[in-house]
Amino acid sequence: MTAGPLVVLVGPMGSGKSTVGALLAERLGVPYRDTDADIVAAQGREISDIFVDEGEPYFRELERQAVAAAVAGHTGVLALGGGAVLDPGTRALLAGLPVAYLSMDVEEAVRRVGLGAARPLLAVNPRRQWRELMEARRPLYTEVARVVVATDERTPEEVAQAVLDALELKDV
Ligand SMILES: Nc1ncnc2c1ncn2[C@@H]1O[C@H](COP(=O)(O)OP(=O)(O)OP(=O)(O)O)[C@@H](O)[C@H]1O
Ligand SMILES: O=C(O)C1=C[C@@H](O)[C@@H](O)[C@H](O)C1
Ligand SMILES: [Mg+2]
Repeated sequence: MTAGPLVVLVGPMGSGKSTVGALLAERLGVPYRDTDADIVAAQGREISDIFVDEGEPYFRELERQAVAAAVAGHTGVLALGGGAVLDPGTRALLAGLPVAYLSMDVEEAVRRVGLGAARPLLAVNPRRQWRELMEARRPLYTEVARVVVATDERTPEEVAQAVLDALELKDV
């Protein structure tokens, strides 16, 4: 058996990757890792600052490297940044891995992430930007996912359980 993440979570901003990822790690008794957090730690600045200072393509390259390092080096629960699947190399890397796509509809997204300045891609007109982002990304999340778990009207605990069931993983 090859070593690698036990679960990889993908999905849009606010779908609950960090919240559910931490719960899953606890349930499975393994470490949790988040590529957004890896980038912030390595860069010593927030993602919104990287977007403003260097632009999105620069961030995407940092993200590509962070995902490759985490997929190769982490055996626990791994959450990817919401846009990580935009990179074709990243999508190829995820092929065959236990990837769960956490989905949610637009109203739930606006309730959860609202107008938060920490999410630069939704800074202006979040509803419209959300729809546009999802039109481009839904096929990509679906392409890399082994399972799709809807998060609307579910608590984080219920989502974590649904991921375990869908991937046929047993907790400790
Ligand atoms: N199932 C849920 N039901 C209600 N609220 C939730 C649920 N999952 C997460 N949340 C809330 O939604 C917000 C976003 O969740 P979280 O930060 O885990 O998302 P994320 O996918 O990691 O986002 P990002 O891509 O920006 O890192 C948080 O306030 C969290 O408490
Ligand atoms: O969906 C996106 O493109 C992003 C999601 C976040 O996780 C961060 O990686 C960043 O804010 C970009
Ligand atoms: Mg997160």
